[in-house]
Amino acid sequence: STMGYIWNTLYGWTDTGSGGLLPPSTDSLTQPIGHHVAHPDTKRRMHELISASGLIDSLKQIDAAPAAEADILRVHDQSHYDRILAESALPKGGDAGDGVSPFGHGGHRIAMLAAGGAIEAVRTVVEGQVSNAYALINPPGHHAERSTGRGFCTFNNGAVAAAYARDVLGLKRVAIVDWDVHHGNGAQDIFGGTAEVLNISVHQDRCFPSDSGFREERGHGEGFGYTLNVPLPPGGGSGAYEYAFDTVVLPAVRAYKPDLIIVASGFDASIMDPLARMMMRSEGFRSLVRKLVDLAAEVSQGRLVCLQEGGYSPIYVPFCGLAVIEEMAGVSTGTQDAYTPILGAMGGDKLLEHEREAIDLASVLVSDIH
Ligand SMILES: O=C(CCC1CCCC1)NO
Ligand SMILES: [Zn+2]
Repeated sequence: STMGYIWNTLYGWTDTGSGGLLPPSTDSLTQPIGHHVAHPDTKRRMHELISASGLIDSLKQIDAAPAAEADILRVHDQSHYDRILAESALPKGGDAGDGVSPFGHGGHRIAMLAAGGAIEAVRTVVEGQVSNAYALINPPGHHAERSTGRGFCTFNNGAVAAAYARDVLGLKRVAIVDWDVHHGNGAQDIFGGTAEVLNISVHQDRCFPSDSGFREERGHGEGFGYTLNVPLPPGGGSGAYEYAFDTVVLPAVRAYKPDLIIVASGFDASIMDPLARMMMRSEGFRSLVRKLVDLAAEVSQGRLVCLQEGGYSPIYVPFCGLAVIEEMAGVSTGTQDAYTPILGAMGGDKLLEHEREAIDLASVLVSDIH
């Protein structure tokens, strides 16, 4: 049946301030600039390509509804929720929690709509209204921990959706596959003690947060073995990612047999991204989601939900997103990634020995998943 798609105009209205990454300062001589790396235009442009390519006509558009406070409190402390609500009421807004994640006045409303979009995507897939879904939500969520936001993330949209699937939709097991280039520390913090969520993160080693995402971090108590980190050396492209998926991610999810697969779908592993040093292109992301579509058909009745996370190249994120959504919908619009001839010449597609070695060290972790 038809694939679900979520976008909302307000996702394009987040206020990331006048800094580029850090706020402007005459002390540190960090100049103001038109667009912060996390400016919402990048994700709005992705939505525009989904529309202009005609792909949107093959999708069932799902309306995002704001999450309820109770939905957030399944995975976040009351104190975190209350602080975001309070700072959102300030004239200039506030910060998600780490001092480099600004949001504007009313940012709480957009963050609730992002979490609510994740919930709606999961609900419509689990209820069988759509075959699978892509929620182009903003602000992102995968760095947000139980008691704080981090890395541009206010509430952990993926964790909110996974907890909703378990507690409200009655699912027993949810797998989160995080291919955002940065470590999915949020789900690790929130679900590290339970086996009811398998949390897998494939990320550039020590990129962000620089002190987490190591193979040794495996969860605790009943959750031991159900956090799986696959750190990759910088410079990896489709060769490294496809090998990581074939030898670690797919076997782990196959062993876990989840009722639902949620993807933390960031495109900042792309060769054009300013916030990491990997070399993925749109075809590489297409190949990864192809693997997950086939895996979902095998283990989770096709239930697969992608939630937008990072991705900071306004030029290239749209083409990565188009490739992923085309593949999930089983639709080809005939749109070629115009950048492939140029970017494809730069390398990254070949699996290198040091990448293979790093990934082989993680594949042994799969044996503890039952
Ligand atoms: O895309 C992101 C944000 C990473 C940045 C947060 C501050 C510096 C790096 N996380 O997935
Ligand atoms: Zn990221």
